Amino acid sequence: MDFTDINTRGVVLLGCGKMGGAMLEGWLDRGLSPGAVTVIDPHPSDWLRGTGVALNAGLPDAPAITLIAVKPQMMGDALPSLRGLSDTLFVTVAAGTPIAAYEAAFGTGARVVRAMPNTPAAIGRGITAIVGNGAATQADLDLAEQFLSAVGEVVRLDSEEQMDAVTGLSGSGPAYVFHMIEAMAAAGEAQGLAPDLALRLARATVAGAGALAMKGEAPGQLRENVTSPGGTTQAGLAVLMEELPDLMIRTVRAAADRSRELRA
Ligand SMILES: NC(=O)C1=CN([C@@H]2O[C@H](COP(=O)(O)OP(=O)(O)OC[C@H]3O[C@@H](n4cnc5c(N)ncnc54)[C@H](O)[C@@H]3O)[C@@H](O)[C@H]2O)C=CC1
Ligand SMILES: O=C(O)[C@@H]1CCC=N1
Repeated sequence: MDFTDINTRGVVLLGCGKMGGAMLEGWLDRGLSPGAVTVIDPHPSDWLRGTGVALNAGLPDAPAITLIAVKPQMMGDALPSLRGLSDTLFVTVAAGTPIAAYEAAFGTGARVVRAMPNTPAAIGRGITAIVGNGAATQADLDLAEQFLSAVGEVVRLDSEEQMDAVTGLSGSGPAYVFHMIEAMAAAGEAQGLAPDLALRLARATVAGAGALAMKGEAPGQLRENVTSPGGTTQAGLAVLMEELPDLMIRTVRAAADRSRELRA
């Protein structure tokens, strides 16, 4: 992405923990100038202090983008720090908190894009779903999409209602996959492998399978390509496929339900 305009107008980041930090890391790697970034965060990490961004300083007049990346529970304390900003596009990544909450804080004319990213953004491999409010123009959505594309794929949603399901699937999803690596490694250990070897095999298997899946062939076909009739995979899948579909439905539903609760 061409960061020229954004580097001129500046970017404000409210909250720079795990998610805000992952995205900032990706943007800085791809050409966002540290001098263009103002971060408001009462507990800046050592990494953040080392980046050269302005920390807890005065806000620029009309930053191109103001990214909100605090926990939904902190929103009430945090949003007043942004009071006075009007000529900016607010992009929020908070789970649960509805667009209406930002309109209540900044006025109904405020341009707001609600986004749900995930932490692989730190290496440019995230996926972010976005939806704008009534005041956000096509140009605003294009800007948000361009900016977020610098750290991975972007998909546009038809309605804000879809955000809870997206949060349960791709927002929280990396944690499910990391747990899968942990569980596969533990299973390898249970079959007699040393812990470091089991972890190495599990991690590379998930990473390699993920990369192969991204080539576009249907995952079901890729699964069949591994499965020799009467072979080892078939024996393993007979166990996994009995449990996993229902377990995944319950997992994503629990996360989506929690997203709905956070809205209340
Ligand atoms: N961690 C993840 O994988 C994802 C997180 N999100 C959303 O991102 C947001 C942040 O989550 P995390 O980064 O995981 O949490 P976090 O706890 O790592 O980061 C929150 C940051 O906000 C700062 N903060 C607290 N009070 C503040 C205030 N009054 N003003 C400014 N900053 C303040 C904290 O010091 C901390 O650095 C949440 O709303 C979450 O729903 C969305 C997608 C994925
Ligand atoms: O756990 C959470 O609430 C946040 C939202 C999606 C991923 N992490």
